[in-house]
Amino acid sequence: MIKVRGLAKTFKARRTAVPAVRGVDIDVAEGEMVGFLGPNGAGKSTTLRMLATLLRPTAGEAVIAGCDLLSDPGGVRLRIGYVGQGNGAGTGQRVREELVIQARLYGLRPAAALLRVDELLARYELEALADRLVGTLSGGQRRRLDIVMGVLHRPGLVFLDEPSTALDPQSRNNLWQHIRSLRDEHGCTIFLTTHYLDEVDALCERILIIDDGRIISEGTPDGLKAGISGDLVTLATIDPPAAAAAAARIPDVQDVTVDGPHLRFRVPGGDAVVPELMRVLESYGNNVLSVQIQRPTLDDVFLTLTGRSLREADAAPVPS
Ligand SMILES: Nc1ncnc2c1ncn2[C@@H]1O[C@H](COP(=O)(O)OP(=O)(O)OP(=O)(O)O)[C@@H](O)[C@H]1O
Repeated sequence: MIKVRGLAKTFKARRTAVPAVRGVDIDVAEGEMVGFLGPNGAGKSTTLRMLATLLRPTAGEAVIAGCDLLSDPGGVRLRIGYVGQGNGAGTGQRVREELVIQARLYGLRPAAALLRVDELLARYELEALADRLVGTLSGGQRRRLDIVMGVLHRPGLVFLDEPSTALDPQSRNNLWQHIRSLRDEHGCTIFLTTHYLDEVDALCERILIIDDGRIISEGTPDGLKAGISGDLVTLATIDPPAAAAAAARIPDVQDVTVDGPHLRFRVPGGDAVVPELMRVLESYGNNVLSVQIQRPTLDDVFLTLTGRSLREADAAPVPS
């Protein structure tokens, strides 16, 4: 559904070149739900806008939904839906009116446009708001309306740029259900950008991680997590240095540290290792006071790949 080779974009800003995307290769099969994860300024939106024909690449080639991005952008536009970060609908219009105008722009006849709009208003829980001014909708309602705008013409591929930014937890969960149903019930291929780790964990079966304009890793969330150095185990004991010495003798244990009453280490399959370690420690009176086993997160994956946390990267100034 998406095949991209060497796609790049360099902006010119005040006579300096800003290499926002430095040559990315992307393959997405029909029906996949793929997340494009990276910190602020990594190049996610720029890539998405190129794939959605909104920005001309500086270099590279792509076939999107069967059409060549450079020679047939019109064909691409007919086959994709794009839900950007800004709100697509005009604030002064009423919800149903705005959708009907959009459906007519996609070439639907008046009766078919009304039918399609009413079907989508019902599906996205916007029926009761059909006659409200767009500007009076809440953030979550606006995002649902944006999605409806993006799928009116039944695209097979939908691009979503940071879909749940600025939504409260309940609205995010509701939005995620709607995004899942786009794929599960309507067979859409979904490609979404995000810098929220929980969003990729909740929605995506495959992730591409981008940093500084380059894709630095890709795989399933579980595969990427399994590729790093195991679970983080934190034990509180009455003699942490002695516990550290015992832990260090276990095969595959890494990164053993002592911090006050706490001993920390990483080991694959922490669930299996910890009971045995506890038996050894307690056999010589080094009682274990508490145990915590944390599975690796996608942030640990990013930290392992780049030496920084995604959260730190987001807090850092955006390169320009
Ligand atoms: N029109 C532009 N002119 C100059 N530089 C730009 C322009 N648009 C984006 N950039 C720069 O390109 C880089 C990538 O930006 P982009 O918006 O693609 O990142 P992003 O990963 O989507 O970030 P965010 O998560 O904040 O949306 C950044 O350094 C940004 O400042």
